[in-house]
Amino acid sequence: MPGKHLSVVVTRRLPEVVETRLKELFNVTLRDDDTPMTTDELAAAMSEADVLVPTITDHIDAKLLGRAGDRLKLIANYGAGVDHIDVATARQRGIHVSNTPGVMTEDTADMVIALMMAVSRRMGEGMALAQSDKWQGWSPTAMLGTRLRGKRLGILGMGRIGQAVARRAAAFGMGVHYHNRKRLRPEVEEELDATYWESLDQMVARIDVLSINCPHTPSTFHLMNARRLKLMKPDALIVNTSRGEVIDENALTRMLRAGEIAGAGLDVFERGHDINPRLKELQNAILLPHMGSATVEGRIEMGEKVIINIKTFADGHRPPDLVIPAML
Ligand SMILES: O=CC(=O)O
Repeated sequence: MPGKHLSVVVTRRLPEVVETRLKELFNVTLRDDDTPMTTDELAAAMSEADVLVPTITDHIDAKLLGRAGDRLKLIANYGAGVDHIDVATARQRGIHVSNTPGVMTEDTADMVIALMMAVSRRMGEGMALAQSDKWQGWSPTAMLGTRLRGKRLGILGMGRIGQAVARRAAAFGMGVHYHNRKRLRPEVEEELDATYWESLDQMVARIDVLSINCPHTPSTFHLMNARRLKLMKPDALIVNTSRGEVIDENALTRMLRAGEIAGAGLDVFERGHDINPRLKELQNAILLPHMGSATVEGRIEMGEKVIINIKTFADGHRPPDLVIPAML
């Protein structure tokens, strides 16, 4: 499959340099506007293309994969998370799936820290006050937040992003704790000075800030359910830059309202951009529109990864970022 003859359909607008490079290399169909494709548009794309480049806004389930043509051989996702793609069914149908890990690690870790600081130092409330006419000037007792130094950070999911968060947290003088399916190698654990908790229940009960950094899979869905959220200290904070589905959003909203959890910094939500309206009303929740990896540099590097995956595949080799269903 030499590149130029490879028909590639991209479902969303990508940075201009990425689109230009795709055009140079492949017979590519780009999207005119930046709206997500409808199910029928996606199905049409999947029946015509050799390679589909989707993003998180495309839900590629078994039904849709059933409408794919015999030509479709690779779904080169623009993004790291692949929970919007039924990877196992794709595999059964002989369609490979690749993603773009690694290039968004540092940016997402930065966002974890930004949210942690924003919540602990009440930046949302502070900005609203400064922009209002109500601010009467400095006061020794107003807008008091919580110090991060000396606090315990619990990282749920110690992959690349979790480890990048751990490195940053150490610079803030926080103690790093983590829970992961697999314990880190001793030398990595030592380098990060991180304490492993086999029991997530025990970890969440002891930490001051929880950062969710695991992917969304059937086994992480609602990992932070009402029962587990209740184990957290009432003055604890929770930050989620991974996927909304890992937390029971309604339970979290109730607990934030009741002051049973002190604050939350959320970049992702359980139902995409359909955020629980009660969550939007809360002063102790900083909400962002899924922008953890949204840097100019990161988005270009994601495009480069997509191109490398397609090129390698077109040359008859295994794409470097092939997603194996068993990994999920
Ligand atoms: O959240 C963003 C991604 O998974 O790429």
